[in-house]
Amino acid sequence: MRKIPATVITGFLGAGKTTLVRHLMANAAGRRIALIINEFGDLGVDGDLLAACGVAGCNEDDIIELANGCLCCTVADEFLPTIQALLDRANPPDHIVIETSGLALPKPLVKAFHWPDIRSRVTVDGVVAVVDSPAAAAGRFQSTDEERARPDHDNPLEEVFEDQLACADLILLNKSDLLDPAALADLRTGIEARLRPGVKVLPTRHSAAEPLVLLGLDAAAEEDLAARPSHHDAEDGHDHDDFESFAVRLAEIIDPDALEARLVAAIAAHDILRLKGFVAVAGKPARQVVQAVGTRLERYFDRPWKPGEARVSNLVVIGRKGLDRAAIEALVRG
Ligand SMILES: Nc1nc2c(ncn2[C@@H]2O[C@H](COP(=O)(O)OP(=O)(O)OP(=O)(O)O)[C@@H](O)[C@H]2O)c(=O)[nH]1
Repeated sequence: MRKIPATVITGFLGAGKTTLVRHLMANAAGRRIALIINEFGDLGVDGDLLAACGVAGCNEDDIIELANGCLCCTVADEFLPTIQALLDRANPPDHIVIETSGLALPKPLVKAFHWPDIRSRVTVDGVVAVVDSPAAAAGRFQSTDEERARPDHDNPLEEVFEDQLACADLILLNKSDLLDPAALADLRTGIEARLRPGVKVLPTRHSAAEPLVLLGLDAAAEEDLAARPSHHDAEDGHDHDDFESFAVRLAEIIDPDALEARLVAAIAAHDILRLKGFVAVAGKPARQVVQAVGTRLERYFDRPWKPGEARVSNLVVIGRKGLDRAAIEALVRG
């Protein structure tokens, strides 16, 4: 029996994973793709965005959200039953795409494909790591020499980023539009030097890589775990005590430009890694999506509010542990 291929998409918060999934669905060329999505923070923004994206392949039945925590830590309880149910469907998908949360380590998930109940039916076709090129080039995932010299040195951003690269079969240097060619070439050289032989690196804009390249890597990654070292190899899982998230709920917003200015100020003042969600703008029939990665913020209207849907604004804030929630909320509320 042919094993169903599964692609694991990894990459730090805001790198462009959901953008990649949307691109894959829009260019599926008749291939039936089922999506499993897991995100940090309890609002489920990504699944909602994909369900509303209007792409024919993005069928709500084929989008499964695992909202509880982090996929890499809940494989046995959440992931395995989900994938089994997909495989047991009368009409199973041609391909499974798994978007992990930006803080997830890919290796424990890949390991799960070894479980006796599923290993004969599904294989990891490839692990694709999406890199936020401008953030990586700016050293966002690197400790300084001074930090490294400290005995208690521990940089969770660096560890997550390194684990994601070490597990990948293909790297997308995304957001290449935000870097000049020389900086992009430098980043590429630096990253290539850290990869296993044979791992390809592809610069992308808006994660627009050719689906024929992305799907069909034929890596059988679950058979090749030893070649994919992790900072957490000695542990059973890892906890996400290093990061935290909370949601800010607001009433309708009368002045979205002023809200944007407050959000950018809050992000800059509190080192917020990621902020995203939906805003109800007074007088507008559609909901507005807000996406911020660092202080770079994007807004657009995605779909009309549904009849009976509460017109409220909900924003998820994600950062390193120790965020000053009260101060951030005060800044956002203005
Ligand atoms: N300029 C630019 N922006 C991009 C590119 N790719 C994605 N973005 C933007 O980056 C933001 C985050 O993109 P997502 O696809 O949601 O990132 P993600 O990795 O799914 O984020 P999390 O699920 O929160 O980890 C959005 O505002 C995107 O429009 C790119 O190539 N260039």
